Amino acid sequence: MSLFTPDSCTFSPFILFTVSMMSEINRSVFPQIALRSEVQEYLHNVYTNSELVSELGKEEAEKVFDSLLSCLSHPPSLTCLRASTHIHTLQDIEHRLEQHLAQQQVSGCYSDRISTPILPHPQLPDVLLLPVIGPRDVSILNAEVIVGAQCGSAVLRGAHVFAPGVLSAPKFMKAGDVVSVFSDAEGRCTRGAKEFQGKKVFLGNGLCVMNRSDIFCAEGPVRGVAIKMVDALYQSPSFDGVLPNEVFLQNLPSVVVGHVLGPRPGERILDMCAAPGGKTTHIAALMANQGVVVALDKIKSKVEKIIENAQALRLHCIKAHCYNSIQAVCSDLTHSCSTADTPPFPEESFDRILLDAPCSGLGQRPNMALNYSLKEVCSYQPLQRKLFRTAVQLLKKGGVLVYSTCTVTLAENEEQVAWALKTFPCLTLEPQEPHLGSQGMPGAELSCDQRRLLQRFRPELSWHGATDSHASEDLLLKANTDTIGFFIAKFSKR
Ligand SMILES: C[S@@+](CC[C@H](N)C(=O)[O-])C[C@H]1O[C@@H](n2cnc3c(N)ncnc32)[C@H](O)[C@@H]1O
Repeated sequence: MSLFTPDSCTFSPFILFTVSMMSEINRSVFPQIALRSEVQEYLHNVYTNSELVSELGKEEAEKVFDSLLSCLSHPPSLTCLRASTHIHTLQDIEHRLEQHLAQQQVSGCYSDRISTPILPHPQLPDVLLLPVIGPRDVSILNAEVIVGAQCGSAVLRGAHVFAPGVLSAPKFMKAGDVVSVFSDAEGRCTRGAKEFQGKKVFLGNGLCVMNRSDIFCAEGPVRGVAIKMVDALYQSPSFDGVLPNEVFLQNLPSVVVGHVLGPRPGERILDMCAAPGGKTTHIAALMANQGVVVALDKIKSKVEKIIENAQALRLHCIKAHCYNSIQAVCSDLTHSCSTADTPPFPEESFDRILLDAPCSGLGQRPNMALNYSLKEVCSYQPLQRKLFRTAVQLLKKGGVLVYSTCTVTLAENEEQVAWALKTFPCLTLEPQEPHLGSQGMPGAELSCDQRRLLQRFRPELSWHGATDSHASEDLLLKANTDTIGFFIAKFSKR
């Protein structure tokens, strides 16, 4: 159907969608995620491990693995926004967001008349969900722009194309042109190319706001939007700079982490791997800004992002530092270590600790290609264990430790839990509230009871191909399942 026609950019305040959807339903729009063969084989072994196969059967286990590879390249069908309910009511934020999106519709010149409904999450009091509309039937144009995989993933979640993400653009491309945007599926396109013959995936059509010469200028990388998406294959509002004091774009399982940690006003909390501060700011909001949240990250530029986010959300109880969390325990007993909010800290000095660990990130969606070697994927387990040891030392007796990752391996998830329970007899696995995901996966010799206490978000279990219904009721049923892959474990310390 529709090429972009500027005349058709009228806002229509419907709740029902008037966009035409692709006629075929339940199909994979994109190829499965491209992984190095060694990584794919490793993951295959995880998903067909003997414990799991004896529960599911070989055929079913293979099907689930196939679904995993397919769903990872597709975007979740809902965008999740965490609302600043420490400042405003959810209804107020919902109302302002509605107005903002209406305004975006008027100025955004979308070719179809769509009004995005805003759906409060049925179980989480600070979450608003917005459907990602797609796959839509969009015609491919002659002029092609190729973007990098990371930029492509952002486009599939509603972003416009920023100049640093552009790899290839036609020789005479100028502002005002309408172009088809593709993602470089295998990381083969060179920056500055005028055309590209490699494997690419269509993302939709966009209106250039920069000339080719602006994007690839000699003075170095340019910033800002280069192409405004006007007819995206998966359409979702752009949240760049939208109500920065009131909403925070965050994957649903990440919001669940904050609630599972259960912070209370007045407590002293440590977020060990905090940047860019999504969970830190949630924790501070749940504490009503009372108490202290110490946020550490080892990368300075990322710590600045935590501070920026804390300021935008008016959360003054966050103290952010650039620090290697592995060394955050004050080991020198002769040297008085500060009990204040700067690292290193005395042992047993925090009520609750979040270890949202650096991980292989294999649960992120959409992700068309991941070029990690097996060595890189396997490098995270030892690092996470070092961080975990520090966490146990810094946690008060009676305190709570939450461990989370956005990956799907056993090594970084259930195996870490099994290791932690053996290594630290003072730890007990605790039930999680809310528990919206599945239980832990078999394969790490945890008992059924232990696995039930874990929370794994497993989009592959309910993946039936691209979304076939955009009715609000159907979408809400998917809210807790059509997410990124994610893992949460909660411990208490005796
Ligand atoms: C999964 S991300 C954290 C996301 C964050 N919790 C949020 O919700 O916004 C992991 C972070 O750990 C940081 N990191 C890795 N190793 C670290 C270390 N030894 N000490 C502190 N931070 C570390 C990385 O820089 C990265 O920002």
